[in-house]
Amino acid sequence: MVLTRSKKRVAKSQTPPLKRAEKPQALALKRKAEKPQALASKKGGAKSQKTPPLKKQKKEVFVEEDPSEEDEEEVSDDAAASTDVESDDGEEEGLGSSGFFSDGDGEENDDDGEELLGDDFLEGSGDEEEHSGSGSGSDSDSDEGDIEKESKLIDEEEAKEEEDAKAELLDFNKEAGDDAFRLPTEEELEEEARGPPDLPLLQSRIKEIVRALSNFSVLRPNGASRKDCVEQLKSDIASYYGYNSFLIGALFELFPPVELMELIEAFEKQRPTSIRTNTLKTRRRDLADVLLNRGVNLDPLSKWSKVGLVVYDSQVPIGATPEYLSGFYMLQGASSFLPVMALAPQENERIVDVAAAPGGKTTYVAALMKNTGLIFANEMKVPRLKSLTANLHRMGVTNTINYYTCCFQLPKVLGEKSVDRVLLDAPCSGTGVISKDESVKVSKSLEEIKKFAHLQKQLLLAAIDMVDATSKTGGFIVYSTCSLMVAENEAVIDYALKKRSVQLVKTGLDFGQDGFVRFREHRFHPSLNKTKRFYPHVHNMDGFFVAKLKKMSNMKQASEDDDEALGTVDEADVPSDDDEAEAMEEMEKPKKTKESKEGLAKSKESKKGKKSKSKKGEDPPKIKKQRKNRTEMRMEISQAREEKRKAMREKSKEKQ
Ligand SMILES: C[S@@+](CC[C@H](N)C(=O)[O-])C[C@H]1O[C@@H](n2cnc3c(N)ncnc32)[C@H](O)[C@@H]1O
Repeated sequence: MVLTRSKKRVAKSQTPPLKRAEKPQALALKRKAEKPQALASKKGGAKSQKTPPLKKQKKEVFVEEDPSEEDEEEVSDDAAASTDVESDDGEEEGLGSSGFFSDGDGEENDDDGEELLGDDFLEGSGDEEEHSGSGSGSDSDSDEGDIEKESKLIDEEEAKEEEDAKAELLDFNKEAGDDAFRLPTEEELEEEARGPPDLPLLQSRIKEIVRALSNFSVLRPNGASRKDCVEQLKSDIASYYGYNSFLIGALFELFPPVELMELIEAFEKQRPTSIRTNTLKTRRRDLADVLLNRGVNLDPLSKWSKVGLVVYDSQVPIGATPEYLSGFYMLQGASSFLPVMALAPQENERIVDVAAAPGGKTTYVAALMKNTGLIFANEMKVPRLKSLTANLHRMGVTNTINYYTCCFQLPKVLGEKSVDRVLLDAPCSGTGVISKDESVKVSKSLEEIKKFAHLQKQLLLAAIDMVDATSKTGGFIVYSTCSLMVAENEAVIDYALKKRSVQLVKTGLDFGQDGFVRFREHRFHPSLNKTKRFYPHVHNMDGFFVAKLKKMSNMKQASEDDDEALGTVDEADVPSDDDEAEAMEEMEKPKKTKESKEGLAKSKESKKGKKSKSKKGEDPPKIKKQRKNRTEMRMEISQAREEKRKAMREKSKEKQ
């Protein structure tokens, strides 16, 4: 305890001199002149002046990965060659999001310094050394009385230091007078609301609030609570960057303010253009040579990929070169390599790509399989099927069968336990790819996230059911999204862990941040730390989530309960006026076939079940009863069908 207290004081006593040297206004002006990218790195610098060793070291603790850890299975060449990408892009300052729950929600204790210190074990040990060093040097042989005396003295010194720091801050605030940063009053906000957004004002206020929140006990604006600051910051970010309040709130739950700003700034810039060499047709070096000769300025993408190239600039349109048209490469974001590397497809396997269009990952899977084995590439949106087929042809992929069906039907079409691996690059909210699609800033809502989560859970169970747990080479499922939302990522995997006989294994990707095992009030299976999260501000790639599951047994644990459990997540009423709802409706179409009529009946039954559930709020015996009713109903349906068939047979006999 003494150690953490003392650390806090050291941090505090470091801050005022900085402030004295530069008044806030001067700082604000200085920051205004900085480029957005510089903001992130400067923040690192500012951090290191404010509470430097604490936060920085804490972040390092979180991103540290054990290089000795190995995947349970052999990983693809690419994955095996992986190294820490952070070391590449020099963005280590921005690594790690550690204060997920403390900083963002504004409900926390104002004294966040205490919290950070309390959690920071590495930092604690650093201080301990410092103290014990001075202690042992001065009185290692002294008796207990002396120690007590000494410790009292230290405490007194520290108390004085703290007093001084507070006094200094007061002095400074007095000095600063009207210049000291404060939150706007209600009247001022009303006044602001009357005109168009004052962008320079918003920008400087965002910076000041972020700064205040990062060292709140010292930089707290006059009389404001942490919650006031967070609320003002949310509102200012939403106005300045054009987000809806739902998404800003959701992102605040994921990142502490300083890191959130880094993420939001990263979303304002495009990620580097990258291409993937199609090893079915060429080698990376050869491709690079040809493109260089055409005036394309490029480099190998990173240490972790043997096939990626990053394009800095180009004198020719990179999506229309003869090499592109001949299928020598795919224009593909770096994050899209990752699920395929995690899948690590082997030659001669049977693999399903559940949501395949436009085929970026399917073509990579085919290349890793060297066009052997069989890939079932499924896509349920017809227009997207065309782009999938076009890409497969262009890239010279010959081991693929294209399907057009909803994934729920796939286990019926292909058979359960029928393949070695499945890739589910799931439809999602796209909250990790805002740089590519700015509309995400305003188009997402809680309802929509819930709806995606519901769909994703169903898709994942179907994906698992297709995999043969006894496959000699595989038995794996890779789940990925380009969403940052926990509901679409960790929560979906946690659900599958409960519903099927699967276990999380390492992705084989030796960078990225570990998935959450806890998030707000949620507690996930501890193995969720084997999943990986990738962020634009940390890894300079689109936001992505990757999880790899190993199917342990072909026995279903509770298939009959799948719908029940989904119903309890409060997702029965999904809005139907957007793309994905359309997709859900489309799912009904294939059910018109003979085989899938049963599916429709089941789905109707399950809807009935959900309705009655939400009306009544069931207890377990009722659920059991309902299940029994369903089984009886199914039996009745098949009996009725049998009778109908019989009648038809007899009719045709009579005719004959
Ligand atoms: C993230 S994208 C896939 C991108 C693709 N894997 C690639 O790398 O090029 C998700 C895809 O899932 C499709 N989709 C949506 N709902 C689906 C469903 N119920 N079953 C199968 N696919 C679905 C969407 O049309 C979309 O093409």
